[in-house]
Amino acid sequence: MSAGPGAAWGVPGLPGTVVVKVSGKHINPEKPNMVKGYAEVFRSLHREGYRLAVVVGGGPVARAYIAAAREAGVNRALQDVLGIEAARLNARLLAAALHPEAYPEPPRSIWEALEAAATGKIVIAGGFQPGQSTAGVAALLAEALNADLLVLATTVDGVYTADPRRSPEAKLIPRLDYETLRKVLQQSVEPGRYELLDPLALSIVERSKIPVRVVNGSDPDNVARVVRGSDVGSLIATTKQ
Ligand SMILES: Nc1ncnc2c1ncn2[C@@H]1O[C@H](COP(=O)(O)OP(=O)(O)O)[C@@H](O)[C@H]1O
Ligand SMILES: O=c1ccn([C@@H]2O[C@H](COP(=O)(O)OP(=O)(O)O)[C@@H](O)[C@H]2O)c(=O)[nH]1
Repeated sequence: MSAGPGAAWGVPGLPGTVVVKVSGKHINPEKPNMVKGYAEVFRSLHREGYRLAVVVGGGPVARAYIAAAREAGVNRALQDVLGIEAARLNARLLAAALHPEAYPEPPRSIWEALEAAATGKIVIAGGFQPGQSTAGVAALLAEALNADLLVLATTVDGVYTADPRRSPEAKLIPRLDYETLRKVLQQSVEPGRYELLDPLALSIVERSKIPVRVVNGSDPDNVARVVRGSDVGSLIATTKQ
């Protein structure tokens, strides 16, 4: 059995419990090959003994519904609800590709997620409630499951000194603490525009000192690499570790 994520920081034993949030830009109906690639990664990690919970974002479909709702004068809470359902549908797509190893029903709450995790199957969630993003769902799941690692498979190579899409001079930060993370994120709470970690996700990972890896999710193997202990992307952890 592999050493697991803890080995990367001197925590013996494992494989452990890992929560992975995959951007909805990578798992959605327009990208069947990515759905297949992620299903293969999660299937092999599960067979290696890792306890896995996956959260899938809403991606382009969520943003299409949110934009339409905004144009139609719908309030932000209900815009978020549409994004939640889009994320849940993406989660169902991945669960179908992982059948029968995945729990068939995406949980709507932490309690439902714990019940699903108790079956030993891979739990796959979408959104939970308005005012947060799927990164918030992933952080809450990581805390509730005492996860050893939270992986954010996103659209950039890691955490930068500023938004790399807006600041070409932004530099990748391979290792940072929670305080630095708070400084370099915008912390938007606009439906469809929560970025990387929303305020809820940030506060949860900080209060429970959950190690977070931010990797580029355009290659599903990056997730397998960091779960097995490789140093890819950015690591967010307390400096004391
Ligand atoms: N300091 C930062 N480091 C990296 N990305 C950042 C930072 N600040 C803002 N971002 C933005 O956050 C985006 C990732 O968040 P988001 O679009 O919500 O991704 P996801 O689809 O994984 O949820 C990046 O594409 C980047 O433009
Ligand atoms: O628990 C949740 C999860 C998602 N969302 C909404 O659904 C959208 C899509 O989720 P997210 O932005 O996390 O997806 P991704 O950025 O991965 O496409 C978010 O922007 C929110 O508007 C929400 O309100 N609550």
